[in-house]
Amino acid sequence: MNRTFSLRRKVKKSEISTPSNFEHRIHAGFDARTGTYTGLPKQWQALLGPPRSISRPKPMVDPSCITPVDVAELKTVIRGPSSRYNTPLPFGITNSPFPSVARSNSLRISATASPVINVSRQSFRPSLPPVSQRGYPFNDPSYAPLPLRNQRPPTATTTTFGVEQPRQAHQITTIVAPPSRTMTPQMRPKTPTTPQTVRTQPKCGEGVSDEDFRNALKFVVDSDDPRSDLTDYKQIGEGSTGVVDAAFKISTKQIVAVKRMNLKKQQRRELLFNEVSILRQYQHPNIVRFFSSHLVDEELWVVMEFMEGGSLTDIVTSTRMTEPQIATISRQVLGALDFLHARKVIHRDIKSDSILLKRDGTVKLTDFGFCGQLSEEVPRRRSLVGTPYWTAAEVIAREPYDTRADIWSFGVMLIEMVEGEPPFFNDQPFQAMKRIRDEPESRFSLSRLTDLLSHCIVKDINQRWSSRDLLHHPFFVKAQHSSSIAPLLLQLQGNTINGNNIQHHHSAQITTVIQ
Ligand SMILES: Nc1ncnc2c1ncn2[C@@H]1O[C@H](COP(=O)(O)OP(=O)(O)OP(=O)(O)O)[C@@H](O)[C@H]1O
Repeated sequence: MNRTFSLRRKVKKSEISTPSNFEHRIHAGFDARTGTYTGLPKQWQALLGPPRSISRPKPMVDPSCITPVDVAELKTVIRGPSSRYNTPLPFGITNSPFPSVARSNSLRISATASPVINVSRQSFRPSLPPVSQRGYPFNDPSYAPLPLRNQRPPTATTTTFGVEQPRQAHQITTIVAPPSRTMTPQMRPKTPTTPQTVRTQPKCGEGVSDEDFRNALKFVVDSDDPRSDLTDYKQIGEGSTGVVDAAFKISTKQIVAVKRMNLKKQQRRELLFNEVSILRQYQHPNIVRFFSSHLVDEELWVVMEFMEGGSLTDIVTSTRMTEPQIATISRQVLGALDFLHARKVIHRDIKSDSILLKRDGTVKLTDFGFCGQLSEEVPRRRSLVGTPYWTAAEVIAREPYDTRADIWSFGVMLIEMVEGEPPFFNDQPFQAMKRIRDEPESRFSLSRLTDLLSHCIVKDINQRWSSRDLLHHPFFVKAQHSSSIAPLLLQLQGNTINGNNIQHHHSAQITTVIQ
């Protein structure tokens, strides 16, 4: 004891002086516009994670689905025949009872649209942007091809995403028909475009020229320049296809949302037709209202209703929702899905980000860029389209799918409303997709909403309920009037204004705009 004591006494205390000559090298701040901290050391930034707009998963489109394109004369563009399930589209019109997007993803203005005439059989492949420009997940080096079930990873014919299938297995048809008698005045191009402008044939192998593509789009957009009627732009969001601004529309004295999509920066630019056609054709109280669309320089502009309440993602990531709130919101989403599904449209990107709210609590579905149209001849689709964590197992497994794929994604969105994020969100997208495909659906079960979920997230699609059936599920007895959501939105905006939640810059910006 004495010895220990004497040893301790011998240790000399090192002296620490007070800091001197120190430099202040870091100036951290908060950028209210982007909702991010600035100037943080890398390590601190890593702890906070990337800004939400960057970190939110983006939808994907399998580029192997891009198929040879035929350009027809007289303003008709036809892309590829069809898959094993999609019998080759004759160069003519189908008997679909609904005005619709074409059998792949793009607009077919009307079932009785003018027939396709004088089709050029010259085929060529549209040029893909370099991998680095295709955006998430294509620029993610960890995003290796997902081997098909029971299939060894392919060696030779792989694409950046997935396995290159025999060309005929991924055919896509896009028809941009000239105006027909069935078109509404709004749908009709306001400036007549001469057939010659579209007749310009791109050289074989070069893909559809930018000019041809632009001319094709001209037929479905309004011809006037919206800029003379819009002012006070403020960017409120950014997605995989472009940016969204809030702007003041002078003629109607209202705030509108303007989605601006650069024609040259799209994963699959033919999907832009969806952005215009679906919103315009399918009006429903739970679908965001479309006002007009325009070609402005190299951009497609879609002017639509401004949803000042922000997205459902803002809610699920910042608060624990009650069951009545979940029921109130999801019943409205199901209303929109029921409407679309009755018209054989698959949304293919159902997730909290695609659900926007009005300040009064009304819930509306948006983001129609990835829709697929079914018809009697094409009752199911096969293209791999969706956002990884929300994508239905059969879509990932490359099996034929139909509107019930949206119901799976709807189930995942229910999980978001309970847990704040979809299952497997900590995994890389590729890994998550593998798990969705290969693991039993019981992995998705939750203590809350178990029964409702069991009818949505079920791999046997015959067991999966339709949106109409789901609307009759006893869970929806808890649903209230949409106005019951309004206080929740106010509370969230309050949080944002007080700076309590750095993620909800979107709502903060909206507040700025609407004042
Ligand atoms: N009508 C609107 N009113 C208010 N905000 C909107 C509106 N439309 C879109 N936004 C916001 O703009 C952002 C990007 O929009 P959107 O998701 O439509 O782009 P996108 O490119 O289609 O996205 P994604 O990557 O999901 O495909 C989102 O944060 C969304 O909440």
